[in-house]
Amino acid sequence: MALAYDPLFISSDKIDVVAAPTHPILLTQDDLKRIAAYKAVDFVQSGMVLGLGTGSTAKHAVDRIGELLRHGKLENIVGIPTSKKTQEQALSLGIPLSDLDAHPVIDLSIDGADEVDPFLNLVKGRGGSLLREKMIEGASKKFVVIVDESKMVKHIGGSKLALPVEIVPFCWKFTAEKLRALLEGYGCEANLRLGEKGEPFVTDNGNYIVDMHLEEDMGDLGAVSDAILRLPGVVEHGMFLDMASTVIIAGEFGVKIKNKHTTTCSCS
Ligand SMILES: O=C[C@H](O)[C@H](O)[C@H](O)COP(=O)(O)O
Repeated sequence: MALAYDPLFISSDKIDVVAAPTHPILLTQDDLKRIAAYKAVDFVQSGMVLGLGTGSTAKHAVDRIGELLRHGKLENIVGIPTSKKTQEQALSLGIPLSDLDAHPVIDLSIDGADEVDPFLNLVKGRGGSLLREKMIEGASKKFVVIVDESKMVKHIGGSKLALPVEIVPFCWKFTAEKLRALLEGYGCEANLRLGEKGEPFVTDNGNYIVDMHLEEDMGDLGAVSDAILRLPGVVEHGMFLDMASTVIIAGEFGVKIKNKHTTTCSCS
């Protein structure tokens, strides 16, 4: 739970920004996600091609974009959904949709994350959508990440939750073992993600996910990323390195906006 606050924001590319709590109203984690999402939608302008993220936080952003379109406050938006689920949501809201083939350059993507480190590196994919997200967000001029404060970590893997890796189903045990052995030095366990009935979880792309649980800081993330991607059978991993332009963090302190290449924090 957190306190509510006035949504006053000072925009700056140079410094991080905080809106301080003013009203003693308790907010849930979902309220915080919605606040971060609505703030991100402030970056949206009519005529933009938008990457539409996936997950419980991004859902609020997609809802908000639909609402602004319905009220005529946004026009000529084209959405590029990062999952089948987001595609369904956007269609239900009447958001016009397209894809990367037709729009290889995206103006702005908005999406949640599972972890954010101090350098704005991310873990994504605990909802299973990491491949399409990385393709779409990697093609974006601006990528705004929206999180509640629980997602902030000192280092990637620091939440002790999973670092997801999407792999082909063919001989998945072989690939999972290669992954585990590769990251063994960081106290790694590699588990096939299962669905509700105990069957392998299948991504929108027909692949499986191996969830890597790490005990220790991996240090050189670029080197680890390259090593994972070199393994035959691996399709993509959930580390989004140096991709986020801006991270909007909603928490008990209010809303903080961290921009790429700035590491200082001015809190009030
Ligand atoms: O595959 C899922 C996505 O990467 C989500 O953006 C991420 O898992 C965060 O989801 P949520 O906003 O539900 O915590």
